[in-house]
Amino acid sequence: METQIAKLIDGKALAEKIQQELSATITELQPQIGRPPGLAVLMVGDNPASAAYVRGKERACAKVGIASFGKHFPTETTQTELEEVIAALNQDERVDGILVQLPLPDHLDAVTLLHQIDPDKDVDGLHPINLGRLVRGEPGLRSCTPFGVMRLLQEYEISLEGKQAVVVGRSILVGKPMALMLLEANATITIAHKSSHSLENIIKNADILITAVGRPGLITAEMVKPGAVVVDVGISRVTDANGNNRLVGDVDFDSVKRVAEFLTPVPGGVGPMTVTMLLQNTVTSYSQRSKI
Ligand SMILES: NC(=O)c1ccc[n+]([C@@H]2O[C@H](COP(=O)([O-])OP(=O)(O)OC[C@H]3O[C@@H](n4cnc5c(N)ncnc54)[C@H](OP(=O)(O)O)[C@@H]3O)[C@@H](O)[C@H]2O)c1
Ligand SMILES: Nc1nc(=O)c2c([nH]1)NC[C@@H]1CN(c3ccc(C(=O)N[C@@H](CCC(=O)O)C(=O)O)cc3)CN21
Repeated sequence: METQIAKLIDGKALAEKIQQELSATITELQPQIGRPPGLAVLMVGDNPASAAYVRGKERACAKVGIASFGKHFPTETTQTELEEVIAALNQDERVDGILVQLPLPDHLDAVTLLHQIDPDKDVDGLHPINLGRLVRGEPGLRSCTPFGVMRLLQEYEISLEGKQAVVVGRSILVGKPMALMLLEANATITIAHKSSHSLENIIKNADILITAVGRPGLITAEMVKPGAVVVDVGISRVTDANGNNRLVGDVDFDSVKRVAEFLTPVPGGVGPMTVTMLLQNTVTSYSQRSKI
């Protein structure tokens, strides 16, 4: 095995730096606008992972000075009830951002709900208008996780121009917008998914590898091109040999760190940037809405 050890991409540190900047921006804008920015995170049911993420988002809001208008609904909440809540939040001048935490219970139709959100308040970047703007390369609110990955790559001065980038996963939340953002930055993109034959052959030429699957150990050192940049978006909770619960990504960290040039850890990599880009989008929406 080679002895090279990848440079770690520290998402936690960059997230803290950006949060401080956002906090300063809010302090500056608030006297002119007359109110703080507001974010409403809607969560339905009692999925413990979702509850933990929502708490993390609300904690981060409080830290930078964003008011939370979050609501937690019981599992049996109906589609109509949620549509009414979204309609009210769309009208509420104090609310700059609305996010529906996914996944939703099976009886609810997430796509229809996301379509109800005012695109100017769609801080998750999942409304068809914002996804369409991304496809066209127009300015708009961008999906938080891929936006956070792009910000990390920029911070570490990782050039994308003409590079081979492989994205594993094609969800509307991560994989597809990720690939479009890399394309916008002039990378040559390949998107792999469950039906892709021989993942190892697809990945082996990747200068930039982004995985967003949710399968621990999917990416091993043998699959990775030496010197590649590896960004691990996957998050799974596993119980280790000592019976402890911990979070792991899709990448076999201990082997891949000997092959890659740059690598994101889990936790402390992409996760904190997702939350920070949500705050960033909320502040962007706040300053844009107040100019109208
Ligand atoms: N760090 C963060 O901030 C953050 C944010 C969001 C999500 N996540 C994590 O990222 C992971 C993905 O999230 P998601 O919402 O995109 O999940 P998702 O909707 O379940 O999508 C998973 C994707 O992985 C593909 N896939 C599954 N098995 C595969 C395999 N063996 N080989 C290649 N592709 C495979 C699926 O392909 P098909 O389309 O063919 O089914 C699908 O496109 C999860 O672990 C999630 O917890 C992290
Ligand atoms: N509408 C919506 N938007 C999202 O961005 C979103 C969802 N739903 N549903 C769940 C996924 C998963 N997301 C996230 C967001 C933050 C972290 C995060 O902060 N991870 C930390 C560790 C947190 C912990 O210790 O529990 C990390 O360091 O990776 C992870 C996943 C965001 N996601």
